[in-house]
Amino acid sequence: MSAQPIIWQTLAQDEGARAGILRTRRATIETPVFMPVGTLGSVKGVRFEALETELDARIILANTYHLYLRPGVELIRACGGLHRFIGWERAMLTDSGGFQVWSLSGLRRVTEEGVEFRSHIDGSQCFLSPEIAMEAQAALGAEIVMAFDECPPGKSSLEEARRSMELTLRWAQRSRRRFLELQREGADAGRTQEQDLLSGAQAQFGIVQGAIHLDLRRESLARTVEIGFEGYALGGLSVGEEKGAMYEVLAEIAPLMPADRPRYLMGVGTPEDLLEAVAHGIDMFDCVLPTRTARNGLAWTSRGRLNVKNARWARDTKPLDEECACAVCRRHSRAYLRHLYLAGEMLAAILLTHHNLFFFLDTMRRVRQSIRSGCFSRFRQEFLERFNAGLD
Ligand SMILES: CNc1nc2cc3c(=O)[nH]c(N)nc3c(CCc3ccccc3)c2[nH]1
Repeated sequence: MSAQPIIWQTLAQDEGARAGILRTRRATIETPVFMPVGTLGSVKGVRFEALETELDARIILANTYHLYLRPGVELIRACGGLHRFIGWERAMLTDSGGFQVWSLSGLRRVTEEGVEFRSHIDGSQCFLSPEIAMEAQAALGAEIVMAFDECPPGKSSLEEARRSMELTLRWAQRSRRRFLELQREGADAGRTQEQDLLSGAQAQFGIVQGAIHLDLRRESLARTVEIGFEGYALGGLSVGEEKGAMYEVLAEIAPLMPADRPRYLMGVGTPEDLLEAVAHGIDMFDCVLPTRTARNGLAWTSRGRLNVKNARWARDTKPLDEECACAVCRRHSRAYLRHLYLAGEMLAAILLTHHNLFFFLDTMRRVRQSIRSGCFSRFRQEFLERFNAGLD
């Protein structure tokens, strides 16, 4: 492979949990890692300086589907690729677009070739295939790219889930073939060492499907590993299935994923879900909860969820979270944040987003520390006791 591959190493194992390091060309990523979602090339409401300095985020996610529709991947390539276009100098991962077509655009037709759909922006006719999704991700230039898959509904029947899984495996084969071709083209293009350093994916992750059917999940994992990827993701979860069913898939499948490669659980989740998944050996997470719920007035704290709209906080001069070291908790009170939110001030969303990202990222920092010191299960128990105890 022309671009040097990501280097994954495990630092410590603590029962089912593991702490590792993922070295990409732009960042050293300590795992387990929470990856803020930057769908349109921005993590809504927070500036990259804060993400880098105070929040110390090492990798953020972007969405091929959205950027493909607007502003278009050719424009981004012409501006030097996604990192340069948005001004983010650390690592990035892009999703392949299959999921977003399913969850965002109305009219769509799935064929063997790919997915026809109408843009949710202007209704124009669009088409994505494994090959186009790989070419689009190559133009964006993220270090880690995802295979083009189909995500079936969380409650799919065995037949639906099998049909979808078989299609995803054929698309995974085509995604891998196109990815390797693009790698060779990149190498053959005689990119200078410097260009090679700044562009080209370092890793492509395969995505395991099979809905909540464990036999399908095991078969999907085996056949995805057979194709061979630099990392593996658990897809098809956090899409309406029962929580217990997701936990069952995690317990059964996560430990079977290749131990020498990163394991990414897509779209998860609440702090409880993150800790459950870490316990089964998951390394990477993405979730819109900290950013999306902030815009709706929700703060995530060591004592659970706190919605600033609640009249209970009207005169409460305590910070959102008395145990939080973030800039928002050092300066502002619950009363002030409630006032901002009710007044419709944009600063409400900005401050709540900053605090929530700090909470998710700092919790993962403490998770890593506890795994490396061999006390993850005690940390997890204490965290959940306090988190579920609720607010005084
Ligand atoms: C919220 N729950 C959720 N479940 C998901 C399942 C899948 C899945 O089965 N296949 C793919 N390709 N993506 C999924 C995603 C999107 C994750 C994402 C969002 C933003 C940027 C980069 C990545 C999911 N998200």
